[in-house]
Amino acid sequence: MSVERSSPNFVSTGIFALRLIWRADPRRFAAVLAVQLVTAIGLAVSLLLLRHVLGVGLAAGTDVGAAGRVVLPGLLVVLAVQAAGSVLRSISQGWQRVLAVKTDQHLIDQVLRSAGRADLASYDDPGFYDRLQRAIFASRSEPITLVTGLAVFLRAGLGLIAVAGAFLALAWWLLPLCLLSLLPVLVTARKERDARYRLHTSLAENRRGREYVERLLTSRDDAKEIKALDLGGTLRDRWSRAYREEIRLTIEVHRDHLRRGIAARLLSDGVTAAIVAAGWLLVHRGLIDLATALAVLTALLLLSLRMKATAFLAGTLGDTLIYLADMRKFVEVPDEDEPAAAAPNDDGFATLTADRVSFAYPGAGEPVLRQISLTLRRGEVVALVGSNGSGKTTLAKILAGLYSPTDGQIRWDGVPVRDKASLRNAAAVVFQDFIRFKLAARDSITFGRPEQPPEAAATIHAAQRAGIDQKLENLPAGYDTPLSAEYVGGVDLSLGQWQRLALARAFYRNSPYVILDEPTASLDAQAEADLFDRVRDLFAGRTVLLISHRFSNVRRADHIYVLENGEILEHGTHDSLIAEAGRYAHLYHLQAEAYAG
Ligand SMILES: Nc1ncnc2c1ncn2[C@@H]1O[C@H](COP(=O)(O)OP(=O)(O)OP(=O)(O)O)[C@@H](O)[C@H]1O
Repeated sequence: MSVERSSPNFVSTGIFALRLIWRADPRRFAAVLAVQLVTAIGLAVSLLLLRHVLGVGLAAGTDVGAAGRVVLPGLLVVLAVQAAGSVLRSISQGWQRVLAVKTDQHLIDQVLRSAGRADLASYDDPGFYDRLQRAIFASRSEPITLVTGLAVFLRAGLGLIAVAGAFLALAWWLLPLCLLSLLPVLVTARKERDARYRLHTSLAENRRGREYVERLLTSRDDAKEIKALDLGGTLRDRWSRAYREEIRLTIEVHRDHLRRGIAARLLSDGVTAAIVAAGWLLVHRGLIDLATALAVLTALLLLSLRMKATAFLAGTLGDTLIYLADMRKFVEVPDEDEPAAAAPNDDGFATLTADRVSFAYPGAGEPVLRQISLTLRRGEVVALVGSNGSGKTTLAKILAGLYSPTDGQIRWDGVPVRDKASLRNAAAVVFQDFIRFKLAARDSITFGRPEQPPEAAATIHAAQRAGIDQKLENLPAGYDTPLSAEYVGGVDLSLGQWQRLALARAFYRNSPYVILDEPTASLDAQAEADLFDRVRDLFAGRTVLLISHRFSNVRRADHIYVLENGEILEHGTHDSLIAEAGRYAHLYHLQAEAYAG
């Protein structure tokens, strides 16, 4: 878990935020900015006009006619400017709402893109999940505050400049004095923000854990086991404990800040009071006259009130920016894949080789694969066998371009594969824990080739080869039926039917290289036998890497590699391995005897 010590750079995050809003909707953003500017100019004009009108009014004394000629039109102009300002602000509020929704969409889109671009290895890193969780938090909760906060802050800031401009001619030295009175408040606000940010970052893992329990308690997929085990109460207790911890730490931070905040405010008001007292002393000693002193003090009060309001808004905006900085850290990570260096021909590769490949999961000390060398040839079925945890799936993921080896090389046709993306493009993988899309049945198949428009004939053909076509045709809406009872008209499939659908996706992908990780674990005996009888026909001309614990299927492979503790223990054909009477022969006989017995 990473805990950031202090809040991020506000200038660069601010520029990042402005760019985000701009990209979301440049025209509306420009319009909202223009309204803030125009209303601030309106305020400055009103103040100057008011000062002029009052001056003329006071100078005219009892000459009501002379005063009326200037005062009345002047006041009417001030009122008209104010009314125009209100209308503009109302229009701007509507624009701000749309802008906030568009910024929201743009932000979430950035986070989703980055999550999609991230290397699979990132998903093994707890720090990645913390960053992702904080980025999602920022993108879900901050855009509205950002847009409205920015508009209000701009108006307040420009308004402050307008007021300062109107009064500074009277006493320029008011500005540093106001800033001095504001200093304690600004310093404590910064400290509080840092503390809150530290809390926010330190709580990321706790929140992820809590959200995971929430999902367990509410997801349909987990409901059966949670209910069967009567785990609801236990999980809710865990969830409450995690929440209580978050509340305890939040109270701690805010209690700390409360003391500091009150002290800072008292100090700030004390400085203002000292300025007032100094003014009074100057009047008392006859150094300035009372009228000037009163005018200066009124200006001081107005200015410091506006400054405090602007500082408060800046604080709110600052809070938003620290969360956006999290999101920025997440989305500005460069693409992790190296650029394409070599790609197989259209009809794939002749050989794919792992050359002394080792691999350790991020954060894990011990490598799970050590010095693995193997070769897959076009048209061959190559099998990987080995006990649980020996590294078969990990090796398959490396050969599928999902992980980079920590040591050694993958080569096709002798050329080192530097970009995992081209390896991924060439492979179709059926994982043992395949995904079950709660979408239309058709999507489950056509997602095999997402870069091309779906083809109905190829979809049916793939379903036929996987032996799921009849089932899909008979669904209420055929291939368009949603595959989940959570949707109206939706239907659930059996595990074996889901596995056939995963196979159909691999057939549809039509890639030169296929990885089947326990592809028949959920198939019935007949379907399993059919698949292995036909595997060479079904994947004719392609390279198949098969992982299986069923030796009756494995024995038909052209070459078999036996993995043990991340190393290749032995390899050869079924006959040569049986003749070797090693580990493979032992496991094969064990299974064969169990059946025979
Ligand atoms: N994401 C991960 N992060 C850290 N370690 C992992 C990860 N995935 C797997 N491992 C570890 O790597 C080792 C090899 O796992 P792998 O899934 O490759 O084994 P396998 O041979 O496919 O096992 P099985 O036959 O049970 O499917 C195991 O010890 C496992 O604990």
